[in-house]
Amino acid sequence: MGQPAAITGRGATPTVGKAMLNKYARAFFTRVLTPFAAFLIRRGVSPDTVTLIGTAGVVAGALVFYPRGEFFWGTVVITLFVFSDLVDGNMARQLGRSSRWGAFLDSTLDRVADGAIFGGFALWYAGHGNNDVLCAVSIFCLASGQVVSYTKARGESIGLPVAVNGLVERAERLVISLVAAGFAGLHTFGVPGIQWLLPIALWVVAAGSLVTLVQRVVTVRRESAEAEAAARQDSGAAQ
Ligand SMILES: CCCCCCCC/C=C\CCCCCCCC(=O)OC[C@H](COP(=O)(O)O[C@@H]1[C@H](O)[C@H](OP(=O)(O)O)[C@@H](O)[C@H](O)[C@H]1O)OC(=O)CCCCCCC/C=C\CCCCCCCC
Ligand SMILES: Nc1ccn([C@@H]2O[C@H](COP(=O)(O)O)[C@@H](O)[C@H]2O)c(=O)n1
Ligand SMILES: [Mg+2]
Ligand SMILES: [Mg+2]
Repeated sequence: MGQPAAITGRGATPTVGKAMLNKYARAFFTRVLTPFAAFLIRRGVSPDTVTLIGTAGVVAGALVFYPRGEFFWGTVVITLFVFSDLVDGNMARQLGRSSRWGAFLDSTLDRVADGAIFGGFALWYAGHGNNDVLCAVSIFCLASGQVVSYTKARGESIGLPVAVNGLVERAERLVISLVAAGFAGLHTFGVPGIQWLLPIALWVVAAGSLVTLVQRVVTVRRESAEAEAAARQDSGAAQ
């Protein structure tokens, strides 16, 4: 559907500005997941259903397993469902039914899923994980990820291109955290030393999200100044 980039959340950013995973991995997973998306379409499943079930699965995996320190099984469940975020859009595009509502639902439920994942880590460290610093780092990852996404949504809603994605987009935040959590979970099966992967990943995501936030705020400030200057020039020329 031909909706404005500010509404779809894509297209506003030139390819050169895309983060690594969105640039390279998306094409690969699109090829891999297209037959599955087509299968779901043939079975009469709608993109919205996939968005909703995928989010429910991620939330359940994160909030059932992570607060108990069961990082391996939590990550397995989340991984099974998180790819629904690539399948739903794929289905909508195959159906020629990409919609403003779908874009809104997809992005809004992404925030719910991310909240559950980093909230699950925070609950573990606040409880039996017994580490106040890592609890705080998990909460920082949760909050900064949400704010990073908000900068783009709000910038685009006020008509700016926000032509930067930054160092650590959502895909990077998820892959770093989930791969580390999955491997860290092997500690409970007797693999020594590996549990440190999760704290390292959380610090990396926290630092990367902060850098990304600064990159996006600086971009919005520059684009906003350029837009105001252009508007002043236009109104000066009209007088
Ligand atoms: C022995 C241990 C075993 C452990 C078990 C298994 C471990 C597996 C671990 C991890 C798998 C992680 C997979 C994560 C996949 C993430 C997929 C995903 O959700 O991508 C979504 C992303 C973004 O889509 P949108 O453009 O629709 O979303 C917009 C975007 O998010 C904006 O972001 P922001 O502004 O916040 O930065 C939002 O603003 C906007 O609202 C939102 O709509 O899609 C992509 O970016 C496409 C690329 C996907 C790349 C997936 C790569 C997966 C890579 C590796 C997985 C395999 C790892 C294998 C580990 C092996 C361990 C044994
Ligand atoms: N239920 C849905 C979900 C998504 N869309 C459309 O897909 C875009 C997102 O694509 P992804 O590959 O990142 O999932 C989104 O902006 C919508 O245009 C939809 O229509 N319905
Ligand atoms: Mg999606
Ligand atoms: Mg999404």
